[in-house]
Amino acid sequence: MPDLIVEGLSVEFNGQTAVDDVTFTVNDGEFFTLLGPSGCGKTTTLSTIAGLETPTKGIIRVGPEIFVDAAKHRFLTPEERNLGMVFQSYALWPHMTVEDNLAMPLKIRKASKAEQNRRIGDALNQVGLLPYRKRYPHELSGGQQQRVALARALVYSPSVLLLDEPLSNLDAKLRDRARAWLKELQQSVGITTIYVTHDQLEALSLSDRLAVMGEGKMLQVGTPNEIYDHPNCLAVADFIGRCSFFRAKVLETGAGTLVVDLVDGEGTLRVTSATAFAAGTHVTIGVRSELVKVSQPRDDVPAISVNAIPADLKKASYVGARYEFELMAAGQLIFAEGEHKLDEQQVWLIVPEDGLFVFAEDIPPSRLASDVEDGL
Ligand SMILES: Nc1ncnc2c1ncn2[C@@H]1O[C@H](COP(=O)(O)OP(=O)(O)OP(=O)(O)O)[C@@H](O)[C@H]1O
Repeated sequence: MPDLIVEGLSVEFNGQTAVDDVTFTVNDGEFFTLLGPSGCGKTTTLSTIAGLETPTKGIIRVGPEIFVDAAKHRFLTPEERNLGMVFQSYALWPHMTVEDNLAMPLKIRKASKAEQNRRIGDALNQVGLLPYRKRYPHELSGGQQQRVALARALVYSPSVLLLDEPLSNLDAKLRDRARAWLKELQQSVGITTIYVTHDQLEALSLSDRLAVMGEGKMLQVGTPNEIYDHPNCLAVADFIGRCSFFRAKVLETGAGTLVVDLVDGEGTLRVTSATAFAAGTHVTIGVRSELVKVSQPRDDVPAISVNAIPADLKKASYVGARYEFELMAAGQLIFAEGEHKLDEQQVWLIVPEDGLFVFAEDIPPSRLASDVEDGL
């Protein structure tokens, strides 16, 4: 199948922009995820690809076949697009058996009885539910119902599979298994898939590539590694993983290294940076929680040394095999992890030189510690 291309897509509801000039390409056979916080426009983008919403601007095409071209008022109906869809609620027909649920889209497409039987058998085989074809949805577990919904989306061999949070109704354990199973199924069928989720773990573990959206805009597109290790802006670093931020001012700039002074507290950091910033520039330093080491008590490190920041422990949570800590340092709420409980309130945070993020943007007001601390 050719690539699916979305160019300059904008969607409005009652004059309010829900999707703002979004462009991306999904390659043949790829598992591509739209990820972002609630309300950022993921479902609207997916529904517009499906033909359930009409964009105000932009083009969606699969190779030369134009699904929609807003400027030319060209619009294929959902049926004409031959896409498979599974939404959050599986929406199986409760009064129909599994095989009758699967037969519906085939009847709509006027497949012969023999063709229906063959395709239903193949699709149920793919999802491992062949022996369940005569059951009704209420005679199946949540996970099995979700598989039937997928089989129903695959039964007419769509060119692209669109999945909107299909695992969100499953409990945590089942969800883990369903995730592994879904990835295997997608790979064995080799179908181009666009997946919508706000669950970063799901996005990182399932996707070949993902797009992070924020406030209707596309913030970054890349492989899970690229997005996690090289976020292109503070919002992406903040949304993926547990990241903390410090406001800082550049003191010295050298070949690939910056020395910065923390603006809202004590501390000097030496930071590897591919981008050179002039001395005096205000920057934001981002650090992933797994890179922050907590040393206790504070006199473990004799005096303020480079990359050591004095911090106060606010909260420790045991999450099985490790602790997650929330601390206040340099006026910010900082996340850290460790294998051992902390006995001291006053500790040092030690951050590495490599692996920190340097952003030219300032920390958004919603993330400033004064607001966050109120909620502690
Ligand atoms: N039919 C509609 N009418 C009016 N506004 C809508 C409609 N559908 C979505 N919106 C608005 O468009 C914006 C984007 O919504 P959308 O459902 O695409 O977000 P999302 O990223 O999928 O969120 P979630 O993860 O909560 O499902 C939101 O502000 C939402 O309130």
